[in-house]
Amino acid sequence: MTLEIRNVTKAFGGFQALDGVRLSVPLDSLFGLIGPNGAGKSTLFSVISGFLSADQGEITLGGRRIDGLSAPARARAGMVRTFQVPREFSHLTVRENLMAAAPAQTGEGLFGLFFRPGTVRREEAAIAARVEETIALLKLTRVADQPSGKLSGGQKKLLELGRALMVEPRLILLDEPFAGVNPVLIGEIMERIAELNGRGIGFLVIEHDLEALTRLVSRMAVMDRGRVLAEGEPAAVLDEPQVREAYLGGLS
Ligand SMILES: Nc1ncnc2c1ncn2[C@@H]1O[C@H](COP(=O)(O)OP(=O)(O)OP(=O)(O)O)[C@@H](O)[C@H]1O
Repeated sequence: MTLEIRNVTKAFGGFQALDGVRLSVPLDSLFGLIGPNGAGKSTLFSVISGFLSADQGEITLGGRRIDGLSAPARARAGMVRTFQVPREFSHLTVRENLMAAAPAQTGEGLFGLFFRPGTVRREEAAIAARVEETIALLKLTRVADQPSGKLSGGQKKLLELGRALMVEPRLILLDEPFAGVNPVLIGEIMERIAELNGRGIGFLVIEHDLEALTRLVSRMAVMDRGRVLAEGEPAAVLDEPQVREAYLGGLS
């Protein structure tokens, strides 16, 4: 089972941010996505997850065409993204944020509330159980009742990961999970990701910290100027002359 991206293009005005991207990501893998600033990585995430629509191309998830679906529908299909800057509700607690991230349920419509109260109660109980499981899994118990605005940068990234887990995804797209996080918490986030991957959840990870990323992933793709330059095992990919050239030209 794979996420398949075929010939995807996206322009902003006259600027071609994605220029015929092709990529195949196994749904149970730990897969990195790197490239110089402005290469198109975040734009690709937005197009895959449905926050932006592609101009051309095709995206399938486990064989099912998803590029015509809304972002919530893609999340229900099993794929969800996080953002470089976490988007939690800072006035809500960690626990409340996780609750709020659960997908829309029967009870949210009047029909469900009046005609299927039993189903609504069961769904609420299932969400509450999932919230507690996620808190335990991410080791956020100590801060579960704190307003999330008070969390450290690394804890916010863990909460962002937790919010993604609430939709029971098959594949999570992580946008710079280590940016602004201290080295100890980077290690913890990596452990949590590896653990979740052991439970069958796949990750596609954008990250500029190449040292951490190459320890985490088994494959990676490199983007430059809206295209995928290379793809394969991290050490081999980083050794390719065109990748070195793109980085020398783009990254400090
Ligand atoms: N909404 C937008 N409108 C106009 N241009 C945009 C928009 N979003 C992105 N771009 C441009 O598209 C290009 C790719 O941006 P993108 O954020 O995808 O790159 P990136 O590889 O994620 O970079 P970084 O590593 O710096 O986050 C950049 O030149 C950016 O300025």
